[in-house]
Amino acid sequence: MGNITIKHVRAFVLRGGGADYHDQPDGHWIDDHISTPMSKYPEYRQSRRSFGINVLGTLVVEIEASDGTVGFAVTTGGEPAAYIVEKHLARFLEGARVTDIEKIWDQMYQSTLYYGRKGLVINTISGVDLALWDLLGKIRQEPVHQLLGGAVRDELQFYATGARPDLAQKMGFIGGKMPLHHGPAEGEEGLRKNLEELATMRERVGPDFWLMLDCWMSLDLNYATKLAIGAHEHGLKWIEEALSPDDYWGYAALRNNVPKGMLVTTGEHEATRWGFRMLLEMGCCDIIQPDVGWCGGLTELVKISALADAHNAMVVPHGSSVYSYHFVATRQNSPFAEFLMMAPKADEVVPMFHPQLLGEPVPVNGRMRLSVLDKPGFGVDLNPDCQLHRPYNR
Ligand SMILES: C[C@H](O)[C@H](O)CC(=O)C(=O)O
Ligand SMILES: [Mg+2]
Repeated sequence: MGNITIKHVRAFVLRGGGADYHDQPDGHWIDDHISTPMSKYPEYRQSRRSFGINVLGTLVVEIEASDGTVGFAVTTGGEPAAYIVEKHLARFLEGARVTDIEKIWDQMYQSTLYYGRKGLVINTISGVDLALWDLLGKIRQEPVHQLLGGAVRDELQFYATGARPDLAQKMGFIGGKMPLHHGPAEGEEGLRKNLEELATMRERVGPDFWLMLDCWMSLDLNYATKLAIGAHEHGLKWIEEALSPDDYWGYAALRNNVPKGMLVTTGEHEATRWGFRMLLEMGCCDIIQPDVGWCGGLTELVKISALADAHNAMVVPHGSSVYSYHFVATRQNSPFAEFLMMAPKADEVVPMFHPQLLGEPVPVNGRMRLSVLDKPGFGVDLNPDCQLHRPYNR
């Protein structure tokens, strides 16, 4: 094992759903008048694709070892990420040992500091890091959750994100997180509509089912506070990503403002141990929600999670499909996981990164047995029916 080295790194671009789960055709709930930071411009209010949410597409990183084993991972980042992998990051991998994951992460991060730190560059580093874990698992013939130190539970339980928590309840999920549809630019009428939607859903699901609101960075502190106070009587469990990810001070204030018992969550657009340190030390939230494909990958998430544990915060990764499942299985402070409902009407369970992965597991009755994850690496293959494009073949 110590002698197996990395022979070749390749980066591809893929379109149509998958890791870039916002890249969906017309009529999908995920692009139906959802409140965003761009909603103040009426022309960009109805559709997130109109302002370019799906402009990047999926990045596929493939890493081939000297023994012929291939590991891979998908994340968002598309062509610019493929450029960074091929032209910049590949040099830190090719020739290195397949076990050099920690050193490679540090070299990727330090060498891109002058143009990186967050966003696209860290998405790209995450994709490379996840492909390295997949490769190591495949070489050792072990699932990634075992490489991480082993599972702490035999079964994962899920809440569902989508437009229909009432249907998610029937499918066995423990809760439902709805997108917020109206932002501050739609005034008091929009706020009333948001609360009416929540009240209607509460009526449908009864008093005990978890209901949450995902605000996708779109509110200001005053609006978020009014929404939280109004939502309390409808039993809102948490208010998610209410403010800009840069507004640590706003989150700290919001956490003070929300009614007792309501949780504040955020972090899907935060990255690295340093970004999460800000959220945790400033008391911004109760649950952090790193996306495994965006926060720095698994190597970084292990550190973020330890930091969260010491702050008594839960870590419930955003989306992330198999990359989340293998991680959540191994952490005491990750008691449940998110499942993004990617069926256009949120009325059935389909694999989160459909159609890009073969063998991608899904929850059954809102649960997933650990045994489903007992395959080498992350336990999935690339779907050969998906058209890979390699824009920067060195
Ligand atoms: C539904 C949200 O607007 C977004 O598309 C997904 C998300 O933020 C989440 O799953 O959390
Ligand atoms: Mg969210």
